[in-house]
Amino acid sequence: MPHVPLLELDRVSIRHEGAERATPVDVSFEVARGEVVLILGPSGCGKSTLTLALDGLVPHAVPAALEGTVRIAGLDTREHPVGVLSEHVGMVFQDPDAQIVTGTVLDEVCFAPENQLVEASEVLERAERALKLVGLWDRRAENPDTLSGGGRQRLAIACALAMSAPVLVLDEPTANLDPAGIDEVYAVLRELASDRDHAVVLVEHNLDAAVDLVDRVIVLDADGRLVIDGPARETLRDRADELVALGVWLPVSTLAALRLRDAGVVLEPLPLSPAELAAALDAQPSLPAPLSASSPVRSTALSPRPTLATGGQTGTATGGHAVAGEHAIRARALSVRRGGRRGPVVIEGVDLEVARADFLAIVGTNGAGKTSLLQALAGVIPAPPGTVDVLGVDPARCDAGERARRIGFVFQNPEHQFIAPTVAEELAQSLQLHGAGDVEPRVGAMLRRFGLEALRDQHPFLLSGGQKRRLSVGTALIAGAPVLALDEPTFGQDRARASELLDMLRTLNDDGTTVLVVTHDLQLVADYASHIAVMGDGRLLGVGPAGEVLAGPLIEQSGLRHPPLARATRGLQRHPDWHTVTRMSQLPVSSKGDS
Ligand SMILES: Nc1ncnc2c1ncn2[C@@H]1O[C@H](COP(=O)(O)OP(=O)(O)OP(=O)(O)O)[C@@H](O)[C@H]1O
Ligand SMILES: Nc1ncnc2c1ncn2[C@@H]1O[C@H](COP(=O)(O)OP(=O)(O)OP(=O)(O)O)[C@@H](O)[C@H]1O
Repeated sequence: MPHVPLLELDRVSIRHEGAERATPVDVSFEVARGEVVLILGPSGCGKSTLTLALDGLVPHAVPAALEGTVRIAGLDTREHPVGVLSEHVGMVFQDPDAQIVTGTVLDEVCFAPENQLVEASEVLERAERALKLVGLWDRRAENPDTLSGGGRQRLAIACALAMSAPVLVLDEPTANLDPAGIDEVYAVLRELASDRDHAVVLVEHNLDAAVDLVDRVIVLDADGRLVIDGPARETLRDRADELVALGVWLPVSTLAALRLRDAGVVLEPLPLSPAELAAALDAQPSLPAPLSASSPVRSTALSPRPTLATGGQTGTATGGHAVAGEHAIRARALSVRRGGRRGPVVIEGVDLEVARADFLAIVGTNGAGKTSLLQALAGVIPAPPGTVDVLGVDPARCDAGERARRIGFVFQNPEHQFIAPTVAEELAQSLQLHGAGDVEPRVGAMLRRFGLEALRDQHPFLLSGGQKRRLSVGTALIAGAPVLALDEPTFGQDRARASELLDMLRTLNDDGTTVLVVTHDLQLVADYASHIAVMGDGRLLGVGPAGEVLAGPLIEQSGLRHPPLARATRGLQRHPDWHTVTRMSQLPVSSKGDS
């Protein structure tokens, strides 16, 4: 039999209806059985769009013009319906909510194979296997809406696995997962890849997780053209500078090594993992002193701090600009139910004080209650009266306008907050809600800042994942509220955009804005936060200055893992400069990579 690739793209360009230009443009590649392919490229270059062509949603379901040819298992996607094509390709979308259609976790996983008329007993067998693999079997009777963000992501992966297709396409599958969840997903992918019978195509910003698994990387530039198609490890090493210039992520150990190289310390070969970085650093007798001086990291988080309070009190811990005792947010014995009065208690007995100008990261495993805590502190979900105080008012007792003047909020899923028909109006409405003047120039400045000028008249729902996220952060920032609460602000961002966004938050924070972020990215926490609150099972397990929490046992006790660079440099902790290395995932934003 002639060799038939599982996927075959020949000069593929895709233009969304209403979009000015095609992204991707003129892309050709093949994927064979046994391959694990990673697609990289800056935000908006067409990665998600490309994945939609890999199971026939483009051109059949998504209004977009397809040029060129896509063949799945030899079938031209133009000539075969999605139902037939989906027997060959399982998909996990960037937004897991986009694919949830039924009322229970189990029904959801059975839905697609049932539609493919798979025998009932086999459907159940596949569903059980898939749900056990992602750790959701015990929750099979629950409504998918009651799962946390990470829970819904696991469910989407289980659904794709239950289809038993030879190709699995995953768009940012681990963006909302805790370390255990990421390990589980990659263990499943590794198993699939090891039988050499499946192929996996991944869009993933978390290269630290992916680097051991992928064989090959395909890189698109900002225009959506294929610029690199090569073996994974060699490409990440040999073309690291090119990738940095494009603004895409590299493993944080690689980024740290590039920073060290700028300071005159050359590590050969370029490390791709914490273990490789550790080995390379071990061989270095000393690190250059100027590194600490030139590091953009604020020293506050590393300077001696009040001891970590594990009873849920911040004690006297304050941010760089805070006056002792002056709080931006205070919660006292905060308990919250979700899903109505009979719903489960998801936050219990939280006492927390966030000082003005703190940069607080709320971390914890999936379902720990991070989002619920952030939303209760911001008044997005009701907290019992008298338990929360934001700059002197109880968010439960004030109207939306008054709340918005105090606290800007960014949801985990940006679509939840869009209300206007265009990107520019979305920003303008946010300003008007605050009764602010100078609307047009401020909207223009924010659009430029977030690289959204060309999309000012686009409908917010039609943006790429990263663009949506930037718009949602923009609507929260534009009004200049003194407190910002952001749920996974860098989710789905390329490296250049993520650094830019975090640097902007840091500038605001330096100017006195109190910043609260929920995130799974502990490297980000190590690089930016002044304080960390660790949640577990609806309770506050501890809170304190970032340096102390990261150095202490709480991170691992709560089921998280230390950031990659901290792990890589643990053996170096005796070295006076070790901490500068642990905070080196931030590279300056390259002007070339600015898309
Ligand atoms: N509307 C709801 N009804 C019932 N339970 C809910 C509801 N929303 C969330 N929960 C439950 O509350 C718990 C905490 O959820 P939350 O979203 O706050 O966690 P999280 O730490 O932000 O998780 P993740 O990292 O996965 O986003 C979870 O067990 C979740 O299943
Ligand atoms: N439904 C749509 N209608 C019109 N334009 C769209 C639509 N979806 C995406 N686009 C545009 O197409 C381009 C490619 O989007 P896509 O989501 O494929 O990018 P991406 O590389 O996955 O980005 P990200 O990393 O930000 O998720 C973007 O400029 C986006 O604005």
